[in-house]
Amino acid sequence: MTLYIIANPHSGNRSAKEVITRVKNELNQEMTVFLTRYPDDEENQVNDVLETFQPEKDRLLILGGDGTLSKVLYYLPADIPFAYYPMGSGNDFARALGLKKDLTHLVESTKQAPKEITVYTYQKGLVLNSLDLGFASWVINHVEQSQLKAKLNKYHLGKLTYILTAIQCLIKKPAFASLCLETEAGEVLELRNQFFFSLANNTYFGGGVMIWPHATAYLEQLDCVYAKGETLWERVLVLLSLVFKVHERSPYLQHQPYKSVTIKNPEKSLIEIDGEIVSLDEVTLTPQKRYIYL
Ligand SMILES: Nc1ncnc2c1ncn2[C@@H]1O[C@H](COP(=O)(O)OP(=O)(O)OP(=O)(O)O)[C@@H](O)[C@H]1O
Repeated sequence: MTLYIIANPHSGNRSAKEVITRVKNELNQEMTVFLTRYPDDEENQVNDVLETFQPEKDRLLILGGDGTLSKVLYYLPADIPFAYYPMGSGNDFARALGLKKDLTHLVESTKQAPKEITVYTYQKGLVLNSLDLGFASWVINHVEQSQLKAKLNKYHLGKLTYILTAIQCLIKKPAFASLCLETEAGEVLELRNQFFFSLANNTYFGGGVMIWPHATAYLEQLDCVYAKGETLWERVLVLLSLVFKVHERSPYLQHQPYKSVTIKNPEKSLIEIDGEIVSLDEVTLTPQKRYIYL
């Protein structure tokens, strides 16, 4: 068996090369390494892997953050199983699935049958964890545009930018989301002026903030969680419900499970998917089965 590794050397604290050296030295594993060289290089690396990869005997390991995993899976044929070693700054996908950061276990797991999970595809990529509108997308968009993150990153305080921006979002009149949600059954739900809106395929977003306790990629289900938050006090209570994990008891959070949905975004609210802003007027989320070694 040859272990094919696709790694993003820039993910998280940039230690992918050290992990690769450990696989080579500690596990004495025959391997071929493909490093992404710049943003959106995942397609090229997957194509290079596919030139020689033999699914019956070879195995694929992906090293990187949620962003790398999502992009690699988007280009990888869905029937090829993969192993994953989380190296990002948030690692929400690994946290939700309870993935161990144990290389010996990881390589051993590729000898067993993989487990089935569900991810969601849309027009431009994959949803691993969540699609968000309102509060979360506002925060991500402001952090992306601010100079503060780069400055704080120098002191390893990059995460503080998100907290400061979230407080700013709470106090300022935040950009509320209005959207139309069409379900697999043809049902239409019109939501106006929502402070918080999330479609969760997994439990967490934003580096460990719980969206919905039972949301999991082990089920073919999207958990739709939304809240109006009309007053500052209500918005504070919505966020405290998430932080203190009292989602199911909170009178402010609405919840509805769906199998597949289309989001129509008439007022062009910002859409954020797994931490990245996407500009689309309409997003159709379709379940797709994938196979992961655990
Ligand atoms: N060599 C590279 N240099 C810069 N960016 C890269 C490189 N290779 C891939 N990328 C881009 O990095 C992004 C993914 O980063 P990734 O999610 O792995 O790490 P992270 O942002 O540190 O983690 P997290 O998503 O958990 O915060 C993708 O947009 C990908 O295209």
